[in-house]
Amino acid sequence: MASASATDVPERTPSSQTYLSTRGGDYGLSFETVVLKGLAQDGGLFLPEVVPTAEGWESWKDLPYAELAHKILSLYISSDEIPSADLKDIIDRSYATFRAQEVTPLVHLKDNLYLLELFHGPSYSFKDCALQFLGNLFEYFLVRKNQGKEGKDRHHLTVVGATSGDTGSAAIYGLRGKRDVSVFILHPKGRISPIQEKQMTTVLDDNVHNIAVTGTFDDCQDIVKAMFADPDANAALKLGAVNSINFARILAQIVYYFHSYFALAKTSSSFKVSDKVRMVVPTGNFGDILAGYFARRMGLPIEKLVIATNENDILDRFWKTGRYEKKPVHGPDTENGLAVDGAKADPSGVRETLSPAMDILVSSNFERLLWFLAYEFAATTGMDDEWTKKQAGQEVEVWLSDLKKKGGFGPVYKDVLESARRTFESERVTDAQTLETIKKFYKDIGYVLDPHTAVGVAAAERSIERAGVDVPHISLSTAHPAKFAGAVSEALKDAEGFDFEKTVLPEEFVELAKKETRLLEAENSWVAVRELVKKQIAHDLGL
Ligand SMILES: Cc1ncc(COP(=O)(O)O)c(C=O)c1O
Ligand SMILES: N[C@@H](CCOP(=O)(O)O)C(=O)O
Repeated sequence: MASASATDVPERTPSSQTYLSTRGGDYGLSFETVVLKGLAQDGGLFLPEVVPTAEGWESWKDLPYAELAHKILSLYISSDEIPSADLKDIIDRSYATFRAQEVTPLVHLKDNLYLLELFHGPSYSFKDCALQFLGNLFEYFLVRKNQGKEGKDRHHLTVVGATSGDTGSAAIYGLRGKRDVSVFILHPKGRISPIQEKQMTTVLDDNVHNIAVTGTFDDCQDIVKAMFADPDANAALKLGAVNSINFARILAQIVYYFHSYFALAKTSSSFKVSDKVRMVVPTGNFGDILAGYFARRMGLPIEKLVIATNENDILDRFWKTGRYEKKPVHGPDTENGLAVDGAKADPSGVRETLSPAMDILVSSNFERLLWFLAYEFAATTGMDDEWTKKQAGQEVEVWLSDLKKKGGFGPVYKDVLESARRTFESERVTDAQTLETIKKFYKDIGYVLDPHTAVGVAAAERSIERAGVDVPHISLSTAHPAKFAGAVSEALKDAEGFDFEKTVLPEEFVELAKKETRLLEAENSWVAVRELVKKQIAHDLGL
């Protein structure tokens, strides 16, 4: 296939190790280019040209987490780019910081319902599973690029990321103190939990900067995307992405789908490798569940991926109607900025819920799924692969441009929606149902769920009702409950013997309260943020 931009990988590289843009403007890119650029020049997201099949995956059953990660990641990263021993070293260092020996332990909740605990990394959310790796990957590429270079000749990466609370601290913990990289994390002012804010703002390393933006998470994400789309900002700052727009994030998250599947086979005598499972994922930006979609395409027997949204339910509405619209025509709409049922809502349509990290209106990774859906639809014409990929890029471009100009698109073709429904189901969980679920699991088994995890578990219980108790369900636990004291305390205030500080709070979080903080502020404007970042970089680099 012809390359529309730099083809910087050897001819013989398999196409699962070369990358394209979802909007059709880039082909044949190397993994390094994709990781360092983050977002394609045409505004699209990067995808491997082919999703590799995990040949012989059944034999990986007993591998420890890091070895399993090496097997999976090697399918997407050419050893010409990162020699196998170097990749192994990066992976080993990335998971050595986790508190749990299994890295992501699987816990039995009840009957055929299991919980995959993804919060045993340094910042206590699932983001560590990818961001420890991405931090080490950036460092590896920068050391190699900068060998023998001094001063202004060194490649200095300016990472700009948006967070609704968890990506920020995980990125900061993955990048703090690293040479040749500065990190700027934008969060919506006043809309993240106090612990999340402390986790980020108490990191005082010179290369770390937090910016509170007057707006929502979507505003922060739009600012980041606008900066990436700006040739001047890109040239002047050499921007890098830590959000799940960066494909390395998705890649690292594929591993725990395989790992939990094998853990289930080891735990449950009635479950054998090759049996089907359902995976339930609390969803906001669609990155985590997209990694599950990759695992499924690689051959892992996932019968269905269940999307669990909170009241910010754009995805749930898409699965129900085939329309992807920022503002619903019916349903949880707003009156004078307040939701009709009393919940706080922004005029933009974003609701403030008890699972704030999922208060996201536009899920950036949904674009990657749209590309696959468009590709499969175009493939039914029987045309060759080059034409099919081009067609998919054009379709995605039209959908995304309608989203930008009109606030939505759809309904999509019937076949496209049916294809989405064959792999995914979706559930919307209200705040009241989230609280009920936290209460119930504490009462029944003494387990404290964080509110995001509770959204997933509530959806899993509904899925079990549909699929039957014989189908095992793995529900992803995306954060430690201590990060969301407000919701957990509200749910368990009347629970006998419950004491947040004694039952839930890690010692580390108690220490956070005493630490000094540093925080910048910016209005909701990408130009204002760009100027702030430029000024700070000039200061940091002594320019
Ligand atoms: C705790 C928690 N759960 C779930 C999600 C949703 O994950 P994703 O954005 O990958 O869909 C997030 C944010 O991304 C989160 O921080
Ligand atoms: N919930 C996230 C939002 C950003 O998502 P990302 O996965 O694209 O980084 C957060 O906690 O920041």
